[in-house]
Amino acid sequence: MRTLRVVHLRRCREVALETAAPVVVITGGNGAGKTTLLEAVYLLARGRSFRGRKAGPMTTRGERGTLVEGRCEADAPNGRLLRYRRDHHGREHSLDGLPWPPAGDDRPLRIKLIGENAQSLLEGDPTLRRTFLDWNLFHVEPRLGALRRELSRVQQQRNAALRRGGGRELAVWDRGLSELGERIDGQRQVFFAHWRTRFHELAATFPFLDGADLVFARGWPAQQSLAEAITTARRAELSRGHTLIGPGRAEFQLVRDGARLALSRGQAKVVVCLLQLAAEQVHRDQGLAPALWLLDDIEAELDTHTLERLWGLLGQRDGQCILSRVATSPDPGPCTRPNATRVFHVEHGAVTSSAGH
Ligand SMILES: Nc1ncnc2c1ncn2[C@@H]1O[C@H](COP(=O)(O)OP(=O)(O)OP(=O)(O)O)[C@@H](O)[C@H]1O
Repeated sequence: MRTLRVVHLRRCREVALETAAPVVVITGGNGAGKTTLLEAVYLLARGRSFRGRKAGPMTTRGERGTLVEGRCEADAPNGRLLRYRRDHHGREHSLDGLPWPPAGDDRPLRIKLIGENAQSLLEGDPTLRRTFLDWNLFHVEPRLGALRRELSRVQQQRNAALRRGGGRELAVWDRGLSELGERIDGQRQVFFAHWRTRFHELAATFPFLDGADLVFARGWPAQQSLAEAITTARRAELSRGHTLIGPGRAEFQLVRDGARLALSRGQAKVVVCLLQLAAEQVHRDQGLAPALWLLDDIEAELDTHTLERLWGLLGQRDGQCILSRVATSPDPGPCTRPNATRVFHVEHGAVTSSAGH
């Protein structure tokens, strides 16, 4: 991100930042507006916030709308202009004046967020892990999107047929599920093998991950084809009235000696960073540009050595990192890169100082 302008987003009434540096650190006390600035970048990249409903309305209380603009790094000489606007008329999200997301692979801004609840990826519902896997796969295999939409349609029809008790109609949807499932699984397996290799290379830096393995569960038994698994599951699916197996059940887990690894919050945060880094390396191996990383209070929950090791990996990447840091002075802390760091200090939603380091 080269520049960022934020108007009426939460506490930030009007903020303009020159952010063209490999590492950008946003410092400030609690509630100063640090996460809000990361949220602004996220809005530009994804067109939605990463904060749930509990964060309340995003537009500054008493104002009519929110505007975020940013020029991002790209091959074009002046970068490219991203814009997000939201008011009572609706939402507008554009790239160089054209609707976002752009068609095809023309995505100049891909981001990776490590937020306050990164651990939930490992501990939460399998859907989170499946979505994470597919989102990362999608960047190198855009056809996955159409397959997933088709899968969702087939599963809906199949569930309806199961509730009606089966019959000839069910056989049609069984075939559909089996064909689609094998295709989606094939794409996932290729991505996963590559991703797992990268993950293990990175995990070697952290002794707590000795002997840990990243495993993929495809959603039906490894030794069966999906068609066979569908036959085996027939009775259970008819009695439950919905699909119990298939690519819609896939996920991944981190295990040791066959059991899911129990991790502390700090360890889980490290693992999530490594999973994201490994995914980015797969993308880089396939010729994609580096992502922009948003690290919200990365120091929280990590001891000095662990943070040093992690930053040793994150800080070496080619792409940009924007970090937030709880500090009452513009002290950039340990996550910097010499002569390549900009620090912005925020108080009450406004930038009070900026400096290069
Ligand atoms: N719609 C809104 N209008 C005005 N202020 C808002 C709105 N939504 C949230 N806020 C305020 O914005 C602040 C939240 O800012 P933010 O989460 O960016 O802080 P932070 O600097 O990341 O803090 P912490 O270090 O505690 O996480 C809070 O003080 C909150 O009350």
